[in-house]
Amino acid sequence: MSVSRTTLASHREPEAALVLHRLAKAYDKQQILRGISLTVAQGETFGLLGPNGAGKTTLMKLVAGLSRPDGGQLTLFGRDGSGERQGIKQRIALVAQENNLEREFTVQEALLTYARLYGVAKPRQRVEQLVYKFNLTELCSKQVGVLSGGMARRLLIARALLPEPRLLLLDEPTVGLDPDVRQDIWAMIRGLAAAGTTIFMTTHYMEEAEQLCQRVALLKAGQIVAVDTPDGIKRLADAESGNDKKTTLETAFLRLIREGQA
Ligand SMILES: Nc1ncnc2c1ncn2[C@@H]1O[C@H](COP(=O)(O)OP(=O)(O)OP(=O)(O)O)[C@@H](O)[C@H]1O
Repeated sequence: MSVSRTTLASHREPEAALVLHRLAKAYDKQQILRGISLTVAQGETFGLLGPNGAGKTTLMKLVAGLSRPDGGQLTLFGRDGSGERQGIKQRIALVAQENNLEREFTVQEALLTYARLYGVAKPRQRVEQLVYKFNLTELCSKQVGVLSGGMARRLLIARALLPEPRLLLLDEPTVGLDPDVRQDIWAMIRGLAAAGTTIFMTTHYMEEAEQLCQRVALLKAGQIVAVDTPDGIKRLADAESGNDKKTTLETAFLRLIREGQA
């Protein structure tokens, strides 16, 4: 039986948002990432977990295009993401750990300035949309320099969303924030995921990973030791330790990370 081109095309899997194949990176001859391979589907919220120094931020920077890999392939929405990134730059945005907002601007001015810098088509309209969507109205006239950590973090996320990225990279989005603000940021992230944005995030908070991520990868010394759903990671840790009790993601993380250590 012959199958038409149209039929084949309509059954094609949607291309992944992110594909990493044996990605490697060294700093000063020290190998930081040792062949990372993973795929993040479009619309997925994917968490990268690992101890301090495992290479999470290094990987985020490679995906964001702030640094180049030494080896392997990085594919973003079906295109090469390790070079000039023609046609895909606007689709990727990073919210880094550092707050690099201009302190003397008001929130409104900061958002408008970046909207123009990013070449957003209708900057005022886009800023208004984001202010409304993320409840930033009361912050608009405040100076960036006086914002609390939580307010600044919400602004950083809103700024990253100005060009309507399809892939949002969040490096420890709620580090150092109180539980109330953390809930606000989680609501922002859930809203974005519900609207179809792919999210690739790092976190040290296991609860955050369980609450937000469909799948997580455990990174240890620059290598992935497990990729699964949070429940799958727990089952894996139980199976490997011969433990049949339901474990927490935190215990599973510790077991898998400590494995092979003296
Ligand atoms: N620009 C750089 N030059 C040299 N070494 C670097 C650079 N950036 C990171 N490193 C090193 O790479 C290793 C991994 O750092 P990275 O920040 O990626 O880890 P991480 O998993 O994000 O850690 P944390 O959880 O503490 O944020 C560390 O040993 C760090 O010192």
